[in-house]
Amino acid sequence: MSDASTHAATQSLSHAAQPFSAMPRLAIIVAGGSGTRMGADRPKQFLELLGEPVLLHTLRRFADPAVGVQQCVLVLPADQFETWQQLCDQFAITIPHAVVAGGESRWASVRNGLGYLAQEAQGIVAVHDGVRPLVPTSVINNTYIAAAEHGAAIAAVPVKDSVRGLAQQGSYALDRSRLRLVQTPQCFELNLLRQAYRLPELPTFTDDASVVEDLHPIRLVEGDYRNLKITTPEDLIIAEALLRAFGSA
Ligand SMILES: Nc1ccn([C@@H]2O[C@H](COP(=O)(O)OP(=O)(O)OP(=O)(O)O)[C@@H](O)[C@H]2O)c(=O)n1
Ligand SMILES: C[C@](O)(CO)[C@H](O)COP(=O)(O)O
Repeated sequence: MSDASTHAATQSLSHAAQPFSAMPRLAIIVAGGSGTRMGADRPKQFLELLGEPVLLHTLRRFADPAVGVQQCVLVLPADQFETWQQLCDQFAITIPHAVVAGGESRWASVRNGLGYLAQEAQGIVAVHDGVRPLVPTSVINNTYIAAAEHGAAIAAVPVKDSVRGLAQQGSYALDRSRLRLVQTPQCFELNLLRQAYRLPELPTFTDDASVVEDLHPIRLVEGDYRNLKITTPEDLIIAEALLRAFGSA
């Protein structure tokens, strides 16, 4: 990180010293993907979990008054607006949110979501995968609070399994105590996230922390093993079991 970019990031974060309660909370829920690994007849965010779309479960978590989000932007594939409108009618979804068209990659979808937020908007913005419907309210709150204090904070959990790296020939053991599995929400001071998303996309960007980290250190917040990302068919079964057992945590 160059001194100039550090300085710019620090300057843009000057108001982050306010108490977290004074920082408006914004959310971008990215659901612009097509769900190729799920292999279903529609994008996985529209599949049902206990009779309701995955995306409705996720939206509800962010609409919880205990979280206090002021503005929620939902990013959808451009060709799925009508599907979502039908689901809103069918499930009588009244949670206020704006709908924005996604892009070719998660990065492009987040950038489009950010572009929707007014230039004069300020506060802490959470980016959350639409396909993480089980995120506990406490994880959302703790990530917002940490970002208000530190500028950038993401949820992550320790690795439970042994892990090996691949070498040209064979493989080698990795020290799992030094690894974390990254989740969402990933929360940032809004101007910092905007600054990061003005830079060109790199193939190494797999989440928002990887986009921001050259500009600003990332604080890790304790995530939750229930906060799984629905990616392949067995995840739906696990998510339903977790929902039955824990409801909205
Ligand atoms: N162009 C994209 C790609 C992904 N996402 C969102 O980013 C989150 C995490 O992505 P992933 O699980 O990879 O979703 P898909 O891209 O839909 O799945 P796959 O990679 O299996 O096609 C999801 O909520 C997904 O909808 C997005 O908004 N825009
Ligand atoms: C953002 C994320 O959910 C953190 O684990 C993940 O990186 C998304 O990855 P994917 O490649 O889009 O599945």
